Amino acid sequence: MDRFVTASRKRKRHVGGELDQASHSKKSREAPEEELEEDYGEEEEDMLLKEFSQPIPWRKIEAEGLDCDYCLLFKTDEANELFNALERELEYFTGDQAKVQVFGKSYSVPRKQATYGDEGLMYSFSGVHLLARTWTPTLENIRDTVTKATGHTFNFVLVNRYKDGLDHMGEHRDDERELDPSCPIASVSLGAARDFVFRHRNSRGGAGRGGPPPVKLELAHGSLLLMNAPTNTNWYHSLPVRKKSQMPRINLTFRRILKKLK
Ligand SMILES: O=C(O)CCC(=O)C(=O)O
Ligand SMILES: [Fe+2]
Repeated sequence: MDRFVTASRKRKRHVGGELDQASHSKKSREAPEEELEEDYGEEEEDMLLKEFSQPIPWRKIEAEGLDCDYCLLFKTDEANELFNALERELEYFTGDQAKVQVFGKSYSVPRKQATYGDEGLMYSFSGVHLLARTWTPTLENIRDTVTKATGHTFNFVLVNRYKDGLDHMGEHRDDERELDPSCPIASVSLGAARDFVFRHRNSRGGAGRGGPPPVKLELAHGSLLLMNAPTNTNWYHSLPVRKKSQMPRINLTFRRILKKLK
């Protein structure tokens, strides 16, 4: 379990209820008052009531071996500001670091990428090893908002910038060994809304092999998608080309990387 200062720990308990409530929609969205009276001092209670007066409406997305939670984390104005701030702050990889290796051949990535996080953290996939740059103020702000909404802490973010609907991401799973399996991947989307497609590992290949049907969703401006275990074991995901989409999009996948592999 994550370590929190007091207020965050209390909030985590409540938000856990919210997430849970998304899948059992008959439960009340409000925190039961007796619980607040029992557990919190007056000042904290006021703070919590204020904070939770507009609980985030989470949507549960479930299929066989797929478990995700989706919500609109930022209002449009806030999301616009965050997008513009990231456009000013972020530096993307160029040259060899903007390429991946597949079966010994080098390919340019059809989007721009950057990695930020705690000092010294490195993330490796498709033959590239990306060292995290120091968090920027806007990334820290978004990371902390995601932590407050989910109760999970993150030490790394992979940024993908899609200049338009031609930029895309191929089907993959985020199942690298260095990812902490107890921590979901938290995906924040800003800018153009884009389709996001999950495909079960038994439904890939020409004939589809009769696994469960794909799960498609649109990731909206200001949205948060939590990919919980075991989603990334059973399902691949992709961001397909959408030729009609002309606006840019930035996606941030917050992750927890294990510092030492066992
Ligand atoms: O841009 C997206 O929504 C997909 C990002 C993703 O799958 C990843 O960073 O691993
Ligand atoms: Fe991914």
